[in-house]
Amino acid sequence: MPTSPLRSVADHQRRIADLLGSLAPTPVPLTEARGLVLAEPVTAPESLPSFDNSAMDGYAVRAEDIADASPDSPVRLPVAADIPAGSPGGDLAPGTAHRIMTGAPLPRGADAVVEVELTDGGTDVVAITGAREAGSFIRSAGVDVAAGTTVLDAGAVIGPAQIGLLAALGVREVVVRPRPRVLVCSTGSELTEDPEPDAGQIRDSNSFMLAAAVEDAGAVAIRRLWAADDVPTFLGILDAELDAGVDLILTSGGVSAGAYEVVKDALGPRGVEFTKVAMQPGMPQGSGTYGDAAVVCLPGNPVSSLVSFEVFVRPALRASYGHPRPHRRVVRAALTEAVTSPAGKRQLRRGRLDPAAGTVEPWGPPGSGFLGWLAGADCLIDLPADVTSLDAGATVDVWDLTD
Ligand SMILES: Nc1nc2c(c(=O)[nH]1)N[C@H]1C(S)=C(S)[C@@H](COP(=O)(O)OP(=O)(O)OC[C@H]3O[C@@H](n4cnc5c(N)ncnc54)[C@H](O)[C@@H]3O)O[C@H]1N2
Ligand code: MOO
Repeated sequence: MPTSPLRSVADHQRRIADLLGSLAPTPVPLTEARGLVLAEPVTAPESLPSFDNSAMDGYAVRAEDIADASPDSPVRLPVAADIPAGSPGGDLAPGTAHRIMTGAPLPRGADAVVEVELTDGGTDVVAITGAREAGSFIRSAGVDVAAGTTVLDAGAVIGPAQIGLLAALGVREVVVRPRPRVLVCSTGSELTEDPEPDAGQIRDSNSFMLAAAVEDAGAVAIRRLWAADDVPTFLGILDAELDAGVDLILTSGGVSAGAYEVVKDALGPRGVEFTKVAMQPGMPQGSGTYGDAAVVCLPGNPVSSLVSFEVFVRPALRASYGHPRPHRRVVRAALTEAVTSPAGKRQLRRGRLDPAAGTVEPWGPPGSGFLGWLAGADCLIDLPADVTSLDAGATVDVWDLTD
């Protein structure tokens, strides 16, 4: 069979990123925004705190009323009111104190809070044994966030702290690029979901693995197994999911040279192209569109499938919803042992990174069937296409899969 030149990894990365593109911004409830990226800045609709309040459990007073207080000569003030957190506050008359709890509104007329430790804790009359300056233990309205200021810029990743801030400000909806919806479909007539496979069958691992990877990339996964060769029924599944709204159809299996390949048979005649990329593992790849959805067809070997996902799909998914860091963090580390790599192919080899030592240990053989080794790895060692061997101690690029 004639062979055509292999496509570079960078070219195929660009193609997949272009196919997925950028999703249109849409409002989503705050409770569904974790990990997404703001498409518009958020302006504070009000100040934080929204009212002057106490930073301590103690007594609200006028600082001048307790200016002469000392342990030997405490100042005694009548306790005119009790202000638990959540109560509306009130007015403090000169020469009196209000017992106040942390977070409760400062009464008008008070300008300091004395912590309870500096008093006898009295409930009718309180003896205060030290002076406090005006402003002591008061959290003034707007000291944290002033109404009208930009609290989060467009492009900010929404994490727990951002969600906390938005909730405090009463913002219940944010405008983001939505999570891409991904149909993850394992194909292969040898595959089963039955925990007890028949002779010659194996359990499908890729749909579970890729669905997890999709979710981990911040997208939504719809997981399917298609174990038959029947093209019309396979297309029927895709059509139904397209109707339900899918941004990416992600298949695994059936992209190489086999005789019965439902993916190729169904999608090849419909414009999806099947190419070879200069990469190991993950050489055979498919890509294109079907209906309104992007299509990425990954090889079936589990290691090839997940490594291909890391290289092509994960960055494109993250870029599609505007993530500022679509790619994994890359660090430099020294190989603990010598490696070899096929000429003309970029090799992404599983490894174990020791950040403290600045070393990386190749983890398992380079072949694409070693799922056991894959599960023990925490990084990918990125060997350029022109490298065929490296000695122990050589420094390499390493993709940190934990970040
Ligand atoms: N004559 C050629 N044969 C192969 C070539 C080639 O260029 N010429 N490429 C090899 C490479 S490289 C790869 S990678 C694989 C890719 O094959 P397919 O994408 O067609 O995958 P399958 O044949 O369907 O499966 C390969 C292997 O992986 C197992 N598998 C598949 N799906 C799953 C799943 N969901 N869960 C668990 N395991 C799965 C399958 O049983 C096979 O063992 O092709 C080479 N061959
Ligand atoms: O390219 Mo295949 O993914 O090496 O086994």
